[in-house]
Amino acid sequence: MKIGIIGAGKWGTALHFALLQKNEVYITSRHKHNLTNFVSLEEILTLEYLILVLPAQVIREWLQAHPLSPHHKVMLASKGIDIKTKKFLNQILEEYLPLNHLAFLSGPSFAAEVSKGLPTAVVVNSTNENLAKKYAAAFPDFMKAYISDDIVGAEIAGAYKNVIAIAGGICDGLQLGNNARAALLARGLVEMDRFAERFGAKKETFLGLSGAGDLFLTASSKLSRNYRVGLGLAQGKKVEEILKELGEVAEGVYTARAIYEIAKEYAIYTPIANEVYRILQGKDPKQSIIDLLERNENDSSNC
Ligand SMILES: NC(=O)C1=CN([C@@H]2O[C@H](COP(=O)(O)OP(=O)(O)OC[C@H]3O[C@@H](n4cnc5c(N)ncnc54)[C@H](OP(=O)(O)O)[C@@H]3O)[C@@H](O)[C@H]2O)C=CC1
Ligand SMILES: O=C(CO)COP(=O)(O)O
Repeated sequence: MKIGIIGAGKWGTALHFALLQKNEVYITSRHKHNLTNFVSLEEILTLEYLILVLPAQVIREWLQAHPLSPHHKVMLASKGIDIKTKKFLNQILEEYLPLNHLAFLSGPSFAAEVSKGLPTAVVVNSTNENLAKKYAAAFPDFMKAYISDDIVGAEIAGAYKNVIAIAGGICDGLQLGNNARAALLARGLVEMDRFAERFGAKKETFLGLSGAGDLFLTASSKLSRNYRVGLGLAQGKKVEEILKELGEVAEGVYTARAIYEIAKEYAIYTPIANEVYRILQGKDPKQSIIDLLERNENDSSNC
């Protein structure tokens, strides 16, 4: 299969390495990168099967500036929510391409480990089963690719887990212990699922790779940029300083705000995401822990 990757950041480069095992893969980016088959955007756009791997906040403007043609099929590999429009990334892509030309990648997949050929399992989500199978078949043997049609579930899970990962980093940075982290992740998963249910997601997506799988990975490892943002916040650093030190995208910083605003609009109970948002706005993390430990009548469900 011939594939064109747009975005040579950490994840785009890792996917390029992985997919090259079985396919003819081309890659492009804003800046020139020293990679096999690095070509111009014009050349990439002559291909039918594309993978878009840009930070979530630039997807909308990129699509506006670079119109795709009706023959393109796109698999989105980014994880986030557009904060300006408060739209999930699938909703944004659906404005530019027919739904049956779209697929969405989810699941536990640190770029650093994929780049070393270490095993993992991912999910290709699409309402077009043939398209999902086509992209899934392109993955190398060390990446087991499942397929699903729960696009909205995968998109929300991939975005939300980054916010809980920031909370995980705060929890460990404050040395609150293993019990606290397990409680946080379990309640985080219930919260993600409750939020997503409102938008028609399937529960099983949250029990599988896209939900629990990616959440447990990201919210407990220093390989995660979002977790490292949490560690920095626990040390009392300002978010601007942490992001500057990081030098890569930490989607949870923007997604926390999007979830806070969407949850308010739809009256969804999202206590952990709300506290992450408030900490990013300058609230003392220790006060957030005290507030989260207070009993609330909404907490009695799915405990
Ligand atoms: N890293 C990982 O382990 C994983 C990441 N993801 C998701 O993939 C997405 C990308 O992450 P990742 O690759 O790690 O991020 P990086 O920060 O490593 O790279 C993002 C790349 O996007 C390009 N870019 C940035 N701004 C613009 C813009 N305005 N227009 C065009 N291109 C731009 C840059 O390319 P250039 O250098 O050429 O300018 C940059 O290198 C995120 O949503 C992330 O959550 C998903 C799974 C795993
Ligand atoms: O989504 C990821 C792994 O599946 C990467 O997480 P971070 O962006 O927090 O590094």
